[in-house]
Amino acid sequence: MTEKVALIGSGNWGSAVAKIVGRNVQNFPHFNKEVKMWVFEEQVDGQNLTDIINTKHENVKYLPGIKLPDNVIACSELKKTCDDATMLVFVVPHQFVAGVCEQLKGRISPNCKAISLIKGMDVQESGHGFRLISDMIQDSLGIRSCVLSGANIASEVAEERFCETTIGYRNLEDGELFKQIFHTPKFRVNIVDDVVGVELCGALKNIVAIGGGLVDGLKLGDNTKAAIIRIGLYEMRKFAQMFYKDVKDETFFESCGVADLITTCAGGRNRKVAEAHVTTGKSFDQLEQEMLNGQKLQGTSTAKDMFNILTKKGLCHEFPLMTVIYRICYEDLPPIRIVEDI
Ligand SMILES: NC(=O)C1=CN([C@@H]2O[C@H](COP(=O)(O)OP(=O)(O)OC[C@H]3O[C@@H](n4cnc5c(N)ncnc54)[C@H](O)[C@@H]3O)[C@@H](O)[C@H]2O)C=CC1
Ligand SMILES: O=C(CO)COP(=O)(O)O
Repeated sequence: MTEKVALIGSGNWGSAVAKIVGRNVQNFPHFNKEVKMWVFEEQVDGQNLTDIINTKHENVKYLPGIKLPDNVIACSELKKTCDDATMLVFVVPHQFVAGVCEQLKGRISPNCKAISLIKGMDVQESGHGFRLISDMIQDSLGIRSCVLSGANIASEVAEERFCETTIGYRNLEDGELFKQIFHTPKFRVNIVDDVVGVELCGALKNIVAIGGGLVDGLKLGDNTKAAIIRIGLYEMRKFAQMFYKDVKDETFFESCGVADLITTCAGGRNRKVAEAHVTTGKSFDQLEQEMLNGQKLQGTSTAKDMFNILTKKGLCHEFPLMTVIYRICYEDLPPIRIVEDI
């Protein structure tokens, strides 16, 4: 059977993976050579971003300076992007997944498989629990979903500097198939049987990254940063295993675990904006607008999601780091409380 890949999303990470996937499908006979990529249409210098991508083969707004393979075709219509696909790669900021799934409901062939590269979670304000993004995709589209997460700052991956990543699978065949479209000598994929652990690592590390940035802004030094990373890792594992007993300890030693925490606390957008929050006193929303040129911050909204869950379950005292980061982001607590409250 010929597999056809569609990419849902074309931001900073979406464009970096488009380069890898566009190349890799050309290396196997069982993949269709065309990869459609859904673009949330916008105007850049008076032109449609899709037209720019399809003529220059570059996402000039979200990943400038990186050439995309010619077989990656930008498309502004979501349904058209996915209608003949058998493998869907979800890579939009987490706040937009619900809308995307709603549009695709009932329009995906039942033999389709998905993978989520999204770092975040889904919390219904009125509910008492939360859902994994991959479960949300599975529930709304009726298809299986793997996840991919790792120490993968998009610009470094796009420049083909060596790194690793982790695919979590529910079905080994799916894991191996998705590995074929992502693995390269410079982007080493490891597949593990712990989809929940991989996904929660990716979501929760963004909160810790905010903590790393606050510590940088306060100029507290490397020992303090390391302490935040260690406590963050501990709270991530505790949370994941409290809600999902089968999450494995080993997953936290994969790229999606400790390695992603380190990279994101050193070089990610969440870190950068949190540092600026301390040095400028501006709000996270304002800094996201000013500093990220349309890219989206995931750590603040995930801190809020997690705080909602912890509050409803009466668990804030068991997760002091995650709780104080939320309060600094949303309740104007002085940033120094990050080391006073933990
Ligand atoms: N950028 C990175 O280094 C990495 C990001 N990730 C994760 O990948 C996911 C996607 O992130 P990025 O590709 O970096 O996105 P991004 O942060 O560059 O977000 C901008 C994208 O969101 C789109 N967008 C804006 N409004 C929208 C709407 N209403 N509906 C749908 N799309 C809309 C924009 O068109 C653009 O494509 C996130 O969960 C992120 O945490 C994972 C690994 C690395
Ligand atoms: O997930 C990432 C690297 O693995 C990117 O983190 P930021 O969203 O903080 O840039």
